Amino acid sequence: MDINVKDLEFTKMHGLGNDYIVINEFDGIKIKEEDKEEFSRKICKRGFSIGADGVIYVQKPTNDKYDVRFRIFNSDGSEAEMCGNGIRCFSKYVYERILKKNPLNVETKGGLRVSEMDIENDIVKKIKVYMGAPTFQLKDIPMKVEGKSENDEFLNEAIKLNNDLIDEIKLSVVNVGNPHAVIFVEDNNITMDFARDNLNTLGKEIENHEVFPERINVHFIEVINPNEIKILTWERGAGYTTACGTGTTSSVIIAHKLGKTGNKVLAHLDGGDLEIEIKEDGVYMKGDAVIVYDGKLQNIGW
Ligand SMILES: N[C@@H](CCC[C@H](N)C(=O)O)C(=O)O
Repeated sequence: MDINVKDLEFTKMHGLGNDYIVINEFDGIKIKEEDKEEFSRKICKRGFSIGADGVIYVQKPTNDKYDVRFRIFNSDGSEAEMCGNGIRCFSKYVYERILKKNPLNVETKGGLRVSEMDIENDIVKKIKVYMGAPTFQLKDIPMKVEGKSENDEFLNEAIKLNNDLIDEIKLSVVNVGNPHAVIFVEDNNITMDFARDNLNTLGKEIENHEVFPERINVHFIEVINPNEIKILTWERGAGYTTACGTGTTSSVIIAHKLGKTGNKVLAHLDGGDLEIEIKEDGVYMKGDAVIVYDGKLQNIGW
């Protein structure tokens, strides 16, 4: 396919090392809808092209409930509903370059998200995002388990695996716009080092497990104390990443629901820290975002 990228302007950003290519389509589409999947796959390939965990598009909202529309494509070309690190990058980009509005009502495939920014001299420092209300029912994940109904939840229960390392794994599932499986290492008699050493095998198998028809993001958690956890992530459509904002939100929601932590938790990820707070009206995530560079493409790299 011939995707015209000559002189296409982009911005490289990251949130805790979870890196994205941001394309401004607020005033007009730059990459045709039918090309977005292939464009993401190619442009995200490290070594061959810019390289990233995904592509984010800034678009006009579809209705006036929102200020701006957020789209996120993983590095394998699949479109996700939401992205926590991505929405912080997006909010900084929008405020500094397109629309001086704070808070910002963002339209995502996973519903409304509200970004409230700490701003100094017109530069966005930290971004606190209202991440919505989580859902746990199997129909919302989606997850299909024999003997369970679509309204049931799946909390710290085992699924069978098919590898040489481990026969089954206990996990919990939640949807915060996108779907997540949360695994506590202490409940599986494994260590974080074991999970890290075998992340390619375990992450890939759980992401693509038959119980998850739309695949799933996978997180291994160690609870340090009721206010702090450590997270290792394998993302749907991207593999290992240094951090996942929706995954961190999900991990704290599940840890809190299972009584392992309080409602305010500092999460340590490979790429840095995120603050999560569970309130009456939903969950909030706070962290920073970085603009690394602006560029102009000459070719897609292939
Ligand atoms: N890195 C993101 C999540 C990106 C989407 C995810 N891989 C999915 O397919 O759901 C985050 O920070 O939340």
